[in-house]
Amino acid sequence: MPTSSRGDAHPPPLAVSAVGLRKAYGDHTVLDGVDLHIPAGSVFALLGPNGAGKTTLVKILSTLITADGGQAQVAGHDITASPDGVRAAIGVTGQFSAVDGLITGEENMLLMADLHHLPGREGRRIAAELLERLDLTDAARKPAQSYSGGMKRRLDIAMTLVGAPRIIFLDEPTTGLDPRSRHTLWQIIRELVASGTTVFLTTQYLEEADQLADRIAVLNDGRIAAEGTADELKRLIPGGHVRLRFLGPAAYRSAADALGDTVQDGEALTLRIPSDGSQRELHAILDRLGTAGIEADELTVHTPDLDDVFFALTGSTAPDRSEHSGKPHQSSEPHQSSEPHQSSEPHQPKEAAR
Ligand SMILES: Nc1ncnc2c1ncn2[C@@H]1O[C@H](COP(=O)(O)OP(=O)(O)OP(=O)(O)O)[C@@H](O)[C@H]1O
Repeated sequence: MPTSSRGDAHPPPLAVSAVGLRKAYGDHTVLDGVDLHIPAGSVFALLGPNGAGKTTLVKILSTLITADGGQAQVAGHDITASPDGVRAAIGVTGQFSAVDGLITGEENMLLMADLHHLPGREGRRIAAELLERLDLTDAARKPAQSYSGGMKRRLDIAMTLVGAPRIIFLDEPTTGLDPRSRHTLWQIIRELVASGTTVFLTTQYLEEADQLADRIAVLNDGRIAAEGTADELKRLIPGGHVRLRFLGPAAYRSAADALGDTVQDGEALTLRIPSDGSQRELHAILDRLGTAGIEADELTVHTPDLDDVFFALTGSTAPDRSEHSGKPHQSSEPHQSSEPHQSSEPHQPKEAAR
């Protein structure tokens, strides 16, 4: 479900546009020609395996580091020619929080107001408003080090909002948070976008991108492997699969022989058969099992989702979502053969997420 809803005849201006961004560390090319076009007032989610270069891209766009090549404009300012213009228009919360744990949440906010040269009274008003908006009023006078992970993340965002940024970069904002805190942050992000802010989000959680983002890009091998709405990306992946689980190894092996082209997991005694999940295909599978005199203990139909897109585009292997729903991607099964990525080089399975 995208966060912003727009039916305007005129496309909104671009909050971020980038062409051919490149960055290497020594002989390690991290970004190899990245193009981006992010409309103002939308949520853009950048997905990619560990080490794909998501944080590097955020750092370049927020002018914390420079690109080796390419061009980008953020809030209408060129990142090379006008980094101060970019910085004045954006807020960034990274994986490493700006929160000072030794002082209170309120003091952190007032410090931020000082940094933005807000007059004392104005600074106190804005700090109080944002603490209220992010549900931190009760904890405002407590040292930030006593906050939970979710509260610290909310304080970090509140501090970022002191400067009223038009564009906010959230680098893995919900990593390590429990589901309740994650949902609270999603709600905050939706409210931000409803008030006109553009959100550029990196995430390890595909469900997060699915829930929040108007557009999603998958970064892999230094390039944007695919970009579009969640539905557009899901349409890139052909079909889904049927998963069959068997009670014993004998039935499992006979079924593997009878069905032919399957992805096998001998430990879990499961077989995955590429399928569109239609009644006709289910009948065909069951007929073949029936003919061989085998009964499956469990049959589940799986239609493509954002996880499949991610695994297909990044060459990672797919997890068994019956047990890992909504978790960061982790490998557990061999991957199906259909891969729409354009690179001619074989993709190695990437390291599992944290
Ligand atoms: N300052 C640096 N010096 C050398 N290599 C770096 C530096 N910063 C990042 N890298 C390398 O660049 C690559 C991309 O790192 P980056 O942090 O941008 O990836 P990421 O997609 O954000 O990963 P994660 O999901 O794990 O946060 C990694 O291989 C990383 O080791």
